[in-house]
Formats: sequence, C-alpha cells, structure tokens
Amino acid sequence: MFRFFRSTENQRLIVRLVKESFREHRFGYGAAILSMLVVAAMTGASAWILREITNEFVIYKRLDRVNLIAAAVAAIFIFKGVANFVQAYFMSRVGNAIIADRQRKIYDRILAQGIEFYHSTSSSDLITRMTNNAQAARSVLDLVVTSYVRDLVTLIVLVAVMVWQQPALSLICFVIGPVAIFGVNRILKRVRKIAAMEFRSLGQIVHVMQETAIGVRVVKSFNLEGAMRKRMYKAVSDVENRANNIATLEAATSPVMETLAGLAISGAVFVSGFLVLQGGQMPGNIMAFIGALLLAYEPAKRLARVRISLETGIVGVRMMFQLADRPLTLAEKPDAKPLQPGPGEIRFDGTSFAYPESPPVFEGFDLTLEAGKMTALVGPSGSGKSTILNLIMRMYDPQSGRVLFDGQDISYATLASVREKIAYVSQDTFLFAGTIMHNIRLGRQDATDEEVIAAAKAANAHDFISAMPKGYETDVGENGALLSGGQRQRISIARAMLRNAEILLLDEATSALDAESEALFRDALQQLTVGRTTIVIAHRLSTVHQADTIVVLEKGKVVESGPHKILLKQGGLYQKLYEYQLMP
Ligand SMILES: Nc1ncnc2c1ncn2[C@@H]1O[C@H](COP(=O)(O)OP(=O)(O)OP(=O)(O)O)[C@@H](O)[C@H]1O
Repeated sequence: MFRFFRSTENQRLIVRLVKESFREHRFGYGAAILSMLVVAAMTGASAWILREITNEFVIYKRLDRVNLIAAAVAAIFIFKGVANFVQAYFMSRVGNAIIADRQRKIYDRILAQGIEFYHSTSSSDLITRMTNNAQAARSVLDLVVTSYVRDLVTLIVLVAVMVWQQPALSLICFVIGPVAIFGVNRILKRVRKIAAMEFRSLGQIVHVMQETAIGVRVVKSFNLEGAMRKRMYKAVSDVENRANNIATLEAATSPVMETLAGLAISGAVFVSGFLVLQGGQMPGNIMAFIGALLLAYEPAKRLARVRISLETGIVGVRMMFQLADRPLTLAEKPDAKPLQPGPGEIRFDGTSFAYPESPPVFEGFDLTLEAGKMTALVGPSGSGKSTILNLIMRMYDPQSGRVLFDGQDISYATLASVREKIAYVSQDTFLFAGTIMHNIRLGRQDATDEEVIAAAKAANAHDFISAMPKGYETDVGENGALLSGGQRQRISIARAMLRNAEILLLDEATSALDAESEALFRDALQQLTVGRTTIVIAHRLSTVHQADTIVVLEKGKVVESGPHKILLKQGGLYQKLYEYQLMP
C-alpha cells in the first residue's frame, strides 16, 4: 500500500480523480465514509466483546451481566448492518452519478473537438472510451474509498484492539505485514502490462464489429465473412486470454496471503497457549486478541491486493484524462464575437493552408465569391475544391491569411455564428436515426411541421414521403438505409431549405441517379440556390451551366474563372475538363 503512493503517475491520476469527484459528490461520499467508520468501529467492538464474554462468564461467572452483554452483541451487529446499508446505498448512488457525469464530460469534450481530431481518432476508440473509461473511474474510486477508508480504518481499529490486549504478541502483525506487501508487489508489474493490452483488444472488438456493420455490403459481396470472423475471433480470444492472465495473477496472491496469515495466526495461538496456561493471562484478553487477528485478515488481504485491483481501472482513468487534456484542435478565440448579418460575400485573402503534417494546399490564395451568386468549383482531383468548403465552414483555420464573410474574419467569430450562416449539402448524405420529419427538422430545430412540409415540397420530396404508409413519421433506418439514394439526397436538400441560410455549400453528388430522380434533384436544387451565395463542387454539366461563375482550380491555384461560355472558348483547362470529365 505504501509503495503505491510512490508510483507518481498513478498517484497523480488518483489524486486528480478523487479531488474532482469528491468536490462534486461531497455529501454522498461524506455519508458513505461516516458509515464506513461506524462499520470499522463495530468490527473492533465485535472483537472486544469476546473478552467480556470470556472473562465475565467463564472466569467471574457473572450471571447478572448476561443480559447486558447479549444486548451489546445484538447492538453491535445491528449498528454494523445499518451502517453497511448506508455505505452501500451512498457508494452506489455516487458511483452511478460518477459514471453519468464522466460520460457527459467525455462526450462534451469529444463534441468540442474539431474535425481534425476525428480524422486522427478511430470511432471505435471513442466508443470504447465512452463506455469503459467512465466505468473505470467509478471502479477506481470505489476501490480507493472502500480500501483506504473502510479497510484501512477497520485494520487500524483491530490492530489497536490487539495492541491493547497483547502488545508483545501484536509484533507478529508488524513482521508479517511488510512481507505480504512485498510478495504482492512482485506480481503487480505484470498485471499493469496485461491490463493495458486488454483495453486495446477490447477496442479492437468494437472496431471489427463496426467495420462489419458499416461495410456489410462489401463484406457480403466479396465473401469476406471468413476474414472478418478471423479478425473478430482473434480480438475476442486476446481479451479472453488477457482476462485469464490477470485473474491468474490476482489469484496467485491468495497462496501468499493464506500462508502468511496461517503463520501469523498459528504463531499467535501457540504463544497465547503458554501465556494463558503458564503466564497467568486472562483468557478473555487472548480471545479478544485472536478475534481481532482473525477479523483483520480480510481487510488486510484486500489492502495488500488493492494495487493489483486498481491496475485495470487505472488504464481507463489514464485514457479519460488524456482525452480531457488533449487541446481542442479548433477553438474559439476568447474574445470571439458573433458575425454580423450581411449579403453573404465570401473572400479568401492571402490564405495559406496545409492539413496537419501535409504539404500546403493553398499558399497566398485569393478568391472572391459574390453574394447571392452561384459559383461552381471545378478542377482535377486533389486541386483543393473540398478544402475551400472546409475553410468556409471553418472546419480548419488557415495558417495565415484570412477567410472573410462580408468583410469579417471568420477566425475571430464564434463558431456557431459562422455555421448559422451556412447550409451544407454533402455528397454522402447522412441521415440520423429517427423519422423523416426529425431528419428534415434538424435543419432548423424550431421549425413547425408546416415549415418542414413546405421545405420537403420545395425539395421535391413531399410526394414520395406522402406515398409511404407512415408518411413523415417513416423511420429512415440506420443512416437512411431504408430509403433510396435519390430519396436521401432530396431529404438532405429539404433540410438545407429549412435552414434558410445565407450561404449554401454543395458537394454535388456524383452517384448515378436515374433520370427522373436527377431531374427532380436538379429542380429542387435550383429552388434552393435562389438568392443565396452558393458554392458548388460541380460534377454535373447541368450545374456548371447554371453557375454564374466557374472557378477552375489546379494544385491549389485559380487558373481560370468566368462564365461557362467564355471559359469554353478560351481552350484552357476548363475546356479539357469539360470535354473529358464533365461530359455525362
Ligand atoms: N484531412 C486531410 N489531411 C491531409 N491531407 C488532406 C486531407 N484532406 C485532403 N487532403 C489533401 O489536400 C489536397 C486537396 O484536397 P481536396 O480534398 O481539397 O481536393 P478536391 O479538389 O476536393 O479533390 P476531389 O475532387 O478528389 O474530391 C489533396 O492533396 C489531398 O490529398
């Protein structure tokens, strides 16, 4: 136990966890700790009463004390029972509250992170953290409180009883204790290593499960069941083996402890025999001593093993704090102000940008996107089209230069005010679990049912929605799996319609829609773009025709810009792309 406090990293983690949690749950922990003290005192009293029973009944033959002592025994156990209940009640209340608090905190932190964080962290890792780390925090706190308060105080009380009754005999405990701690510590290092590996394997199980569910079409069509099964079985066996290893190591502490306890108790019994039979000691004192020694065994065993039990939980707590301490990849400036309304002009002014650990995409990039007009971005793959949308949405901040909305630098604005101005229709439409009504309403959460229906009508989605048996209350399935690609796209347009934002960003879908769906989609889009600053990554000839300006990008530079007809006549990159790439 004492060595535990020398392990500085674990100590730091636990002190931080205890500080944060005790601050928030003062009352619950206070009540639990008080009742633990009562439990400890009652355990001491139950050893003590053995002395009274033996001396008063056997030696002094005091019939008049029988009632009193019997009542005292009953009182000790009733008090102990009630205190145990109070302790368990508050510990589980606080424990559950801690899991909930931690999950909220972990989620808030993940949610506050910028998109870069999500690119560098696997979703299975996040899911495992959410479930495991909060649980780990609870187990560590439970262990710390029960071991270092209940068990430690019980042990101190019992040792006090022992010393009081038989000071010389008590020395046995002071010899055996350190030997036990030394034996257990040797096992500890191995447990630590295995616990970390077990966590990684758990993450792997979630990861493979997720890939199976998301990639089910590929898994089935390429007959990948065997390969996936192999990966899953390996992860499952890894967890099984590691859990077995930890259990074996934990169990290995038992023979050590039992042997030492056996030696201590038999030594004490041996010496006591002489003390009573030849030394004239009162047998009651010896009974109280042996009683205390026997009662001390369980809390002492738990205390000696506490570090091993803590090890698995600490892995999760460490990960939880790593997440909490990870700086936000994109944070608002402390004095960030909301953007003022304006017509919706967007300007890149000497903007330089590179993704983390990647070469620059833009260097000193200038571009003005006119308010209320439609600009189509075209260019070869990797030329920077999606990056322009990312910078407008402020998914990233440029390393130098500015992105301005109506003359206001968006990196000094609040994130919410930037995103409020934008409606984004992405190529891979994402629908959330729930009904069609719910999914469209995500565009503007205070919209009435009538407004949602109006948006769906404008997006040419109303007819197919009404034709469904449950209409707007139809469940879309996971990520809209129960709808067709064209239907999903029109729902995402309805969502953007409802948002009614100044700026519309459109990563136009390349997926082949049938002719009718495409016509409906294009028509819906046309309605959506009226009067808004629209920037579209164009893959369709029709969209390029519709655009007021076409900006042709190549390797992060604007190489041509202007209306379709003029660019086509110039015979440059646009004409080439138009002929080879954009022709349907
Ligand atoms: N998250 C990222 N991290 C690192 N590099 C990235 C990231 N996203 C894009 N890039 C790189 O930035 C450059 C510009 O990519 P961008 O996605 O803007 O091109 P694009 O013109 O939209 O291409 P496409 O038409 O293929 O979608 C490319 O070289 C790409 O490899």
